[in-house]
Amino acid sequence: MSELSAARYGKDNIRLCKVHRDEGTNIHTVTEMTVCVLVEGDINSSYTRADNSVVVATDSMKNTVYLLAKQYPVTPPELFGSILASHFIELYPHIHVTRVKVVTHRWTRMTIDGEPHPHSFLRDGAETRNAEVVCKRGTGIFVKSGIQGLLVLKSTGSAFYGFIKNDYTSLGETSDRILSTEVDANWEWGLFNTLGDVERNIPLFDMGWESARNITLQTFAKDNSVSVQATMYKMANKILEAVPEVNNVDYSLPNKHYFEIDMKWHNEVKNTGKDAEVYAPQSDPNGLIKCTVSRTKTSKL
Ligand SMILES: O=c1[nH]c(=O)c2[nH]c(=O)[nH]c2[nH]1
Repeated sequence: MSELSAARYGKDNIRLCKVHRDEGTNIHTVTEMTVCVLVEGDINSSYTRADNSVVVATDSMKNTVYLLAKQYPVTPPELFGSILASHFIELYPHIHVTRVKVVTHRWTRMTIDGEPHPHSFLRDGAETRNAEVVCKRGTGIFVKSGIQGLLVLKSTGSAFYGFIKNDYTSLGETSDRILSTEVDANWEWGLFNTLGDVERNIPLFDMGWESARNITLQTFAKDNSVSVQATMYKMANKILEAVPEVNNVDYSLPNKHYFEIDMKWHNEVKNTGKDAEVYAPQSDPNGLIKCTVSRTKTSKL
């Protein structure tokens, strides 16, 4: 015997670009994104009884994303994700949950002859600003925001010592190393009851993103890091402090190792410790350090 214990489907990798043209100034703004929409609900018969009468075609989902992008603002991504997620719940009574992920790609305005250019942009890095929205009928809208692909490196101000040493240990202690990672950070907001609630809080989302990004960069640069673990914990706590509406922060940080190269075999060339200048960047394996830091609920009793 078997049963269908979970089912969701939708369209992934829906790419779109929206150009906003300010009529007064003729300044353009470009937003490019990749969207995933997944729905859940009374759809089991499409799997178990080949019943397509309950199926919203994924092609129609793609059309919906394009049309709603035309009709509504696409920024901040948390808002557009909420508009999309609510739409499917409202239009289709048998759909009870929608999961939308919006990944916004960077198009940063060019500076030309010292001036911001009205309609030319550059891709300054693979970093994305993301929003994951889950809309549940009768429950509300759950929003998680994030940054992915933000590649950073510091050439000092990072140490790693005091770790467990035994028969399996070959790593030496260091008081000064290169630290590099690709930031994957996410922060969860409290539940929004309705789309109207999300709309009333629009400024929060840009503020949250700016705080999270600034705190990540500032802490990375300024912290005298004793480990990735300790530094990321500081980052997460600072975001919780700065943005009271955020309940949880998680980080996933690869430790992108840069190995010193011993050159003493060649005429006693010194290239380790305080003499290190030429390093070998490692593509794999890499450390992978994760954490979630949650706001503890203070008892009202
Ligand atoms: O910051 C670090 N944390 C670790 O857990 C670890 N493990 C390791 O080999 N190097 C590092 N660096």
